[in-house]
Amino acid sequence: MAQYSRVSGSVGLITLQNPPVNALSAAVRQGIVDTVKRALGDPEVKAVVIRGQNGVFCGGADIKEFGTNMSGPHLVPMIHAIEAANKPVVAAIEGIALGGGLELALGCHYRVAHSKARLGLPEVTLGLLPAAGGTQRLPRLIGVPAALDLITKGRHITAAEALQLGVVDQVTGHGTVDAAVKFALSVAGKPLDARRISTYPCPRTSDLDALFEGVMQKVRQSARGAIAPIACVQAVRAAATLPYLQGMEREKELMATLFTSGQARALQYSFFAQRAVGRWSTPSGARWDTSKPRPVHIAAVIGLGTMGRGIAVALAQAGLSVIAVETQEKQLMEAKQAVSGMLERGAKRRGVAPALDKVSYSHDIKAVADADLVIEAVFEDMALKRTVFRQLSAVCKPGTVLCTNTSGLDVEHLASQTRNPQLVVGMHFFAPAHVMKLLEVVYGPQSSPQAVATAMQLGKKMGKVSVAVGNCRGFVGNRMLKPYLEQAFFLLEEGATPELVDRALEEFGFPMGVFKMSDLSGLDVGWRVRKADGLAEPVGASGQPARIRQGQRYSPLGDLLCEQGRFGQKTGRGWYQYDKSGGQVASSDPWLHSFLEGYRAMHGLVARRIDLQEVLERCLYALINEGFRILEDGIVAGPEDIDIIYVFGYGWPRHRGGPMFYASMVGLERVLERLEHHHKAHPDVPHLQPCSLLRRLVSSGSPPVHRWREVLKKLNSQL
Ligand SMILES: C[C@H](O)[C@H](C)C(=O)SCCNC(=O)CCNC(=O)[C@H](O)C(C)(C)COP(=O)([O-])OP(=O)([O-])OC[C@H]1O[C@@H](n2cnc3c(N)ncnc32)[C@H](O)[C@@H]1OP(=O)([O-])[O-]
Repeated sequence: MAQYSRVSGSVGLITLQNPPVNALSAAVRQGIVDTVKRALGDPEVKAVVIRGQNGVFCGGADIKEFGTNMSGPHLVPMIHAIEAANKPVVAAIEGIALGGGLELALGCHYRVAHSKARLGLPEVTLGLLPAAGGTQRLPRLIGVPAALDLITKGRHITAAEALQLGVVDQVTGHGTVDAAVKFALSVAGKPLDARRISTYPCPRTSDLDALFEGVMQKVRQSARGAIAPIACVQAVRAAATLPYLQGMEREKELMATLFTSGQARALQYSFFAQRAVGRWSTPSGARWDTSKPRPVHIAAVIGLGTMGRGIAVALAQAGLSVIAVETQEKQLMEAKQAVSGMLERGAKRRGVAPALDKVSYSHDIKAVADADLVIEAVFEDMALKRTVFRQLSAVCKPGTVLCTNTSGLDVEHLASQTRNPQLVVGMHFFAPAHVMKLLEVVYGPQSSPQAVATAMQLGKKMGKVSVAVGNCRGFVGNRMLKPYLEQAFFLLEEGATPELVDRALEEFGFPMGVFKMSDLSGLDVGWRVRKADGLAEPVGASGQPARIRQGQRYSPLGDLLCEQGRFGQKTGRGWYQYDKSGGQVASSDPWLHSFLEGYRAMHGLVARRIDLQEVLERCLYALINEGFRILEDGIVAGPEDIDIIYVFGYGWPRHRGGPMFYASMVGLERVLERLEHHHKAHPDVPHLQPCSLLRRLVSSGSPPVHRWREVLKKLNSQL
C-alpha cells in the first residue's frame, strides 16, 4: 500500500507501507500509481515527496513475488509516470534504497538521503539485473565506470558516497522527510526537463570498447560461471551505446534470460536460506524466539595461534572487551603484534578508529575469571583441550558460557570435563576468523537453550552467518568434506590427475579445486586428523592391505605425500609444485604424475579415462549423500542449514544454491540413480551407498527443497 497526505500546504506526501522493508509488492505498486495520480491531479499540490514507512525507504521489488504469477502495475511505466510528472517529485531516502527502491528514486527528480542510509542495485546477488531502468538511468547519472562497479558487484554504498557520486542531491543527519519537503518547496515550479535522467546523454567515456572488454574479462573471471554479472555488463553497454528506449528494450531482454534461470532460483533460495538459519531450533526445544541469550560484555580467547588471533580481532571489532590468553610468552608477544596489526588494517578499511584498547593480554588463564563467555582455540588435540576446559571450569564465575573452536572433536566430551556441562557449546570459526562469515554453533544433548542462544546471538553481533548444528564427528561442514575428499583420492587411484579433478570442480564454480585447496590449507592438517582417527598408519603396520582401513576402502595417497614432506604451498610441493616454499601459483608436477603411475602399478590398479562428469558425480554426490545422513540424524533442522554452511564456509558457488538445493535441481531421482551406479562399481565405499532418507524422499515424489523441513518432520514422526 501507499498512503497519501498533503503537508506544508502544498506538498503531496506519499508513504510506502509494506513492513519490514516496504518492498514493491503488487499492492504497493498500485498504491504508488494511485497516489502519484492523486498528487499530480491535486491543484493545491506544487511538489511531491515519496518516503517509506518506519524510516525505511524501499528494499526493492518483492522477492517473495518472484516465481508466482505477478499481478499489478509494472515498475517501468510506474517510474516513467513519476519522471514525466509536471511537478517535482523528491525521494526522501531513510534506511535503505535498494534495487527497485533505488530505481524508483532515480525516477524522481531529486533525492534527499539520511546520512546513515544505504543505497545500491544488488539485483546481481539474486541472479538478476536492475530491470526497472536502473541499468539505463544510473550510467546516465553517474557515468559508465561507476555504474558498472555498482551494478556488477551489487554493493551497497553509504549516503556520503552516493552524494560524492551524484546519486543523491542532499544528505541530512536528521529529519530526512522534513528536509525533503523543504527541498520540494524550494524547487516547486522550477523547470524539470533537466531533472529527467532518462533524457540525459550517457557521459562519454574514452575508448568505450576497451573499457567494456576489460570489465567483461574481469567479471567473467570473478563470476565463475554466474550469468547475471555478464548480463549486467551487457545492459550497461546498451546504455552507453543506444538511445534510452532501445536501451530499456535491451535491459528487458536480458532480464528475461535471467528471471527464470536456475541460477536466479538458486541465489534467491540462498537469500531466504540465510534468513531461515537465523530462525534456529534444536531437537531439545531451544528456539531463536524463545531461548533468551545471556548478555556478553567481556569475552575471552584461550590460545593465540592463527585462529585465536582472528577470533580476538572479530570480538573486538564487534565492540566487546576481550581478554586474550596465551601461556607461551614468545607466542603472546607475536600475537599482540598480529592482533594490533589486524585491528589497525581493519579500522583503516572501514574508516574508523582501531579498537586496540578493547583487547587485554595475559599468559595466566585466571585472567578470564570474570568473562561472560570464553572461546578455547588451542591446538587441535583432545588431551590439551580437556585440560583447558577443566581449568576454565575451575576459574570462571558461575554462568560463564564455555565454547570450543574445535573443527570436529567431541564437544560433549569436553563439556563432561566441566562443572556445568549445560554451559558448553562449540563455536567453530573458519580461517581467517575475522574475515570468514560462517560460524557453526555446535550444541550437545546437555547444552542449555541459553548457552546456544548466547553463542548464536554473539555470532550475529560479530557479523557472522551462524548456523546451529548438533554435535557429531566433523559437525556438518567437515563431516561432508570427508567423503568429498575420499572420492577425489579414489579418482586419482583410478586414473584421474589432480589437474582434471580440480578443473571439473572449478568449472562447476568452486574458487579452487580440492587438490589446490589441500595444498593451500596444508596436507599435514588432514594427515594429523587421519592419524588421530588411527587411519594414517604406515603401509602394512595395521597388518591390513594398504588400501583397506577399518574394513573400508582407503587411499593412503595423501599420507604417502606427507611422509615425503610434501605438505603443499608451505613446503613448495604437494599435489602441485610451487616456485618456492609458500609460493601460491600451482603448476603441474611431473614427479607427482610418475608417482601416481608407480603407485597404481604397485597396487595393481589400471588407469582408465575419467571424464569431468564422473568427477562431479563422485565428489559432489558423495558429499550430498552425507548431507542426507546429517538431515536423517537430526544434526540440522533443514537443508538450508547445510547449504548456507557450504556457501559461506566451503566455497560452494552461490549461484548453485548449495549441495542440497543442487541435488533438488539435478533431481533426487537422478542423484539416487547415479549413487547406486557408482556404489555398484565401488561396493567397498559405504559413502556411495544411498542414504535411506534420499530413498524415502524419492519415493514420496521428490518434494522441492523448501518443503523438506516439513517432510522431515512428518517422516521422523512416522519413525
Ligand atoms: C526490478 C528490480 O530491479 C529488481 C528485480 C529488484 O528490486 S530485486 C530486489 C532487490 N533488493 C534486494 O536485493 C534487497 C534484499 N534485502 C536485503 O538485502 C536485506 O533484507 C535488507 C533490505 C538490507 C535488510 O536487511 P536486514 O538484515 O535488516 O533484515 P533481513 O532479515 O534481511 O530482512 C527482513 C525481512 O524482510 C524480508 N525482505 C528483505 N528484502 C526483501 C525484498 N526485497 N522482498 C521481499 N522481502 C524482503 C526478508 O526476507 C526478511 O523477512 P523475514 O525473514 O523476517 O521473513
